[in-house]
Amino acid sequence: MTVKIQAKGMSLKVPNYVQRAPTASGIMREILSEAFVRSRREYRTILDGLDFTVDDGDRIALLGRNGAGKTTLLRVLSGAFQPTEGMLEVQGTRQALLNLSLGFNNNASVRENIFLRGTAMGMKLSKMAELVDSILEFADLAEVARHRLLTLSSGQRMRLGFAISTSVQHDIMLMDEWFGAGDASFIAKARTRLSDRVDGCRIMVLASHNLQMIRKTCSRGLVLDGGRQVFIGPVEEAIDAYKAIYQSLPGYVPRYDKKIARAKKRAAARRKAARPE
Ligand SMILES: Nc1ncnc2c1ncn2[C@@H]1O[C@H](COP(=O)(O)OP(=O)(O)OP(=O)(O)O)[C@@H](O)[C@H]1O
Repeated sequence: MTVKIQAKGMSLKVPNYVQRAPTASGIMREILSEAFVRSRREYRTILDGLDFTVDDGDRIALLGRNGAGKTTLLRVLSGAFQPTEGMLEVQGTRQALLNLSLGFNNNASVRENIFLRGTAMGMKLSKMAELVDSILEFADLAEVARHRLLTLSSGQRMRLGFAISTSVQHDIMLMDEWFGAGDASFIAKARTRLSDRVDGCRIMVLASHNLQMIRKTCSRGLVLDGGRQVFIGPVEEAIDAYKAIYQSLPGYVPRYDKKIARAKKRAAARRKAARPE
């Protein structure tokens, strides 16, 4: 079966509620403005006319400044949000490592949550029944399988979410930064599992600011700015296009200049310290 992602003129607009500025001044008005002034609804375009194809075998990095739209695009690719305009076609099974607690219920047991989360991910109950023990073992939570989820620490929940999300191999992996949370013993096995899943998937989409990681793992890059597609192509060229965005911003100081400024400051401090009283 072919594995592919194709977007044509794809946009996402979302309703956004913005508080109006209070008409009268005064601290109580400012604090309680929501009670006096109704919010105004406006629509925001978060993704704007994206056109791209991701083919079988591609490892694609999403690059862009904060707020460029990378996480939103991953959510759209995962099926959590539907594009409001244009077309998106995703062929292949997909796994998003975005929100590891998605579909959890605090009042259900750890074991029940494995079924809840698995179903939310579109997996069959019979498949989950086969996997439940290995998931508990991987998350190191077998002993608390019948305890309610709310008794777990945030690290234990994260381990559970990761163990469920990565329990089966999918065709398409969607990731927001390379996973690196958890305690030392968990990180080591989580990294091994993640590398296996990434090696075994046919398309990976990774949103990251870590250029070293991107160079190591990705073959192509898609650069976004203000929700618009700025570049798509080989990863090195994508990194250049991303750097060009922030280098063109007012107030940008090249790293080299920063080094010189720091060296000058240190020299001035040394001169001051050496000066006789
Ligand atoms: N549900 C929402 N309603 C309104 N605006 C939203 C919503 N979700 C995201 N945004 C806005 O959309 C823009 C893109 O957000 P997104 O999280 O996709 O950016 P990003 O590129 O992943 O940023 P970062 O690098 O900081 O993680 C931001 O300006 C954000 O405020």
